[in-house]
Amino acid sequence: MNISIIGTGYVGLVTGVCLAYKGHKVFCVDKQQRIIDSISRGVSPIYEQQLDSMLAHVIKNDELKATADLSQAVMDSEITIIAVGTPYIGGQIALTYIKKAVYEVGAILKNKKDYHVVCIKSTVVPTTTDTIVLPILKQASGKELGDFGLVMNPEFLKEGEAVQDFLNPDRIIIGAIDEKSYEVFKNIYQYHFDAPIIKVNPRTAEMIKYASNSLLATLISFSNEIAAISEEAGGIDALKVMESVGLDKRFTPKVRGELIKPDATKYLKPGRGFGGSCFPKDIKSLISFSVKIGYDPKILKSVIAVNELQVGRILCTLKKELLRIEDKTIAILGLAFKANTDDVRESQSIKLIKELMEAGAKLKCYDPAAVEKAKKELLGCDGLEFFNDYREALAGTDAAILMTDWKIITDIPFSEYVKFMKAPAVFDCCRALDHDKAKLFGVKYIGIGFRK
Ligand SMILES: NC(=O)c1ccc[n+]([C@@H]2O[C@H](COP(=O)([O-])OP(=O)(O)OC[C@H]3O[C@@H](n4cnc5c(N)ncnc54)[C@H](O)[C@@H]3O)[C@@H](O)[C@H]2O)c1
Ligand SMILES: O=c1ccn([C@@H]2O[C@H](COP(=O)(O)OP(=O)(O)O[C@H]3O[C@H](CO)[C@@H](O)[C@H](O)[C@H]3O)[C@@H](O)[C@H]2O)c(=O)[nH]1
Repeated sequence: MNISIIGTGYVGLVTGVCLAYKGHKVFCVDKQQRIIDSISRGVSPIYEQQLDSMLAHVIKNDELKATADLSQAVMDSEITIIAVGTPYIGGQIALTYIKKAVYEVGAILKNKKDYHVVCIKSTVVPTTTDTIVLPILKQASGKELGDFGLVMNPEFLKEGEAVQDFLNPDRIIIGAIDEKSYEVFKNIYQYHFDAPIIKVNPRTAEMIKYASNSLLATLISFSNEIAAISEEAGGIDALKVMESVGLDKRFTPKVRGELIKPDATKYLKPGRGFGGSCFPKDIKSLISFSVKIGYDPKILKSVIAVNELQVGRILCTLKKELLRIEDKTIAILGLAFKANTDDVRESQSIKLIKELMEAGAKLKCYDPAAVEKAKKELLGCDGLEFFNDYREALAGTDAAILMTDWKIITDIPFSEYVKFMKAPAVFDCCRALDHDKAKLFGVKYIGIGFRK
């Protein structure tokens, strides 16, 4: 099939490249010329594992084309997938980009004779597709449902693992407004993807996306609350607590006695709290939507409240352990909001850096991929140094804070902390290190949810 995609960011580009890889002809449209130029050269504008080589392949074979010409892309395709941003602004989800993109597509459909399916892939609050998108499409095209189709098809990929997540989905949700567009979408997925296809209405599809992100964020805040109680009590290792909770077969199913996921702490691990471009804004958007329609979502509000305490709690522990923080030089290991990405949007590490700067500490920051984006985010902050080698960041410091669990960071041998730091003390905010081993090397270990 010929597919056009509007918005070629994390979701749009990964969707486009993967669908092109599966044999579709894809037109990627973005309003940013630098993105179009980069894709046209076969170079991914975002840092994502496997994406560069796959993009180069589909560009070389003419299976994917990047363009600013929306009109041509819609005319030459049978389906348009909208994957523009839906930020949280002024206390609610901002649908500005969605509305604009939908209007533009509708206006083009006015002059198109053939049936065309429009798909909302962006995360939008329930009722958006049927009460906002559909009327705009009708008005802009002068047509009725049936002349065009409409589908809400949420995306569940994780940054850093986006390609694998897209190619191996856990489920495919098709929230079609009409039967014909459901069939079109089912055909895109059923032959190429080995996952259950769930047929629902658009509002249910929209809610499935929010419920999924909300549950994952709830597990994280729940684990961090257990960690906070454990720290206050002392003598409890909250990581062991949550690992043991996670081993319950109701969370971690076993096949023939083997754990499917040996890591029983996915989303149950105490840590620095969640960040990124999705959890914070999606949970807040659902809260505001819920309040607007008359329900006060107490659990979701607490999920955000607990998360917002995390950076303050880390700072508080640091102050207790290091005493005069303003005299200290601290290495920050990891700037991205999670491993395997250069994305620093809503990164807990960036938030902690701002607090530490405020407290007067001198900081030496390291990340294997996110230094450039972090520099932009922290523009104007004095007393900050950035390094592309963790050894240089560790050199001469009084403490190291592990904020992002990149493998290159969690693999740093304790001997290197001893060798490079002035006083080897590690604050493990990802609970990725072995505290017994740290002791053997003479490294002082402080961890979230771990106080002797
Ligand atoms: N990032 C993720 O991991 C992820 C995963 C699942 C769902 N989502 C959802 O998908 C949506 C997109 O997220 P993202 O992270 O890919 O956003 P992004 O900011 O990386 O990309 C959005 C792109 O849309 C372009 N754009 C905006 N309006 C346009 C228009 N009218 N015409 C052409 N291009 C336009 C922007 O230039 C930008 O490149 C959001 O709703 C998000 O919540 C994101
Ligand atoms: O055990 C965990 C797992 C994650 N996190 C944090 O939670 C945030 C989100 O992490 P993750 O879910 O791995 O990455 P995202 O790319 O933000 O993906 C989430 O948000 C996407 C956008 O909606 C969804 O598509 C994905 O399914 C959903 O996992 C990050 O700050 C992580 O550090 C933890 O603190 N503990």
